[in-house]
Amino acid sequence: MVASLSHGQARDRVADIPVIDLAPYMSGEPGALPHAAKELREALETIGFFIIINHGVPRELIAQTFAEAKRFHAQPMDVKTALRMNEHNNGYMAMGRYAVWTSDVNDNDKPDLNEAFFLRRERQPNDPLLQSGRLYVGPNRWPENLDGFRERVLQYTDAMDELSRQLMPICATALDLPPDYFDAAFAESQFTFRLSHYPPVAAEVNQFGIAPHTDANFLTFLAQTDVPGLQVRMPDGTWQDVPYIPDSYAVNSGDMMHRWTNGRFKSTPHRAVPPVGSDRYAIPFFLGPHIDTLIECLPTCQGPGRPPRFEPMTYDAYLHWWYKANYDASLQDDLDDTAGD
Ligand SMILES: O=C(O)CCC(=O)C(=O)O
Ligand SMILES: [Fe+2]
Repeated sequence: MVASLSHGQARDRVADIPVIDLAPYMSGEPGALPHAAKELREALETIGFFIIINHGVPRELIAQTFAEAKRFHAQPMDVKTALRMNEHNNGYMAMGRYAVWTSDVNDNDKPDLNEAFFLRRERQPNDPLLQSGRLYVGPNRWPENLDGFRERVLQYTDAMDELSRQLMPICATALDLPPDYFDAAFAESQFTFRLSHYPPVAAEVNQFGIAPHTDANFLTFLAQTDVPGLQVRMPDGTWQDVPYIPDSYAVNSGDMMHRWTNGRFKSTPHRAVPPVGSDRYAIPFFLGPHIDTLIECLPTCQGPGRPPRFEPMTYDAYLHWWYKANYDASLQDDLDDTAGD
């Protein structure tokens, strides 16, 4: 479905998913920050998903990134499996081995029908976190034979990291916090970037392109294409296709946002169904705070009769639990042997 928005006629919802036009905020219009914050608060308190338009990420850069996703997955299987995920979950994830098994949303008992390439913030060799050897900080795994892949992908993650920083004052204001409240936590964000390929294959019963799940991180940015697949569980329990608006992002809040806000902002279940008749590519950017950030009930999300519901926990501790339970890289240790099967 194509929901086109003619110039000057931006609708504020499509198919019950709020649309936030960032143009006034991005151009610094007076009053734009509290206005966008109110829209974001309403969206995350009710649906947990919204769509942003006029976000400033160039359409050519988004198209170029999809082209790189396609180029990566078009490589021979033995080249991809040689880049299989390391212990930081960076690298290639083969199809048919993983799903979010810990999901409360659905009894995910079949592996997902997508293959993906993962990376995180690219760190210089002398980066203290990289040198610490801690899990999930890197290093990334890069294909050596795909000319320009690394540079182009990093151009995109840089743009997304910048967009994330621009949106932090909106998130803070939405929670009645000072606009710079989240700035320190996101100055060196912990993000994951995923280049997914969903082939048009038949799913078994209770099998999906990606099974119903919530995201572990803070906010996820999903650049939209005209190949449908992404579905959101609406408050009434029905699954709704995310409508396609050209040049938009679907944005959802994840488990970290949910815990930090004492459950005030949702971490909404979503899933993707396999495409029909053509391949589908997705390039979700999963934004999280610095891994040492303590996720502890925000001051404006607690009060008399509203005690903190979740134990304080670092983002790092949450990631350890989540990855081990859902995307344990050792599940691919045999991949070299099966390459080309
Ligand atoms: O393919 C999509 O549109 C959504 C993917 C997703 O939810 C995820 O990778 O966490
Ligand atoms: Fe997701």
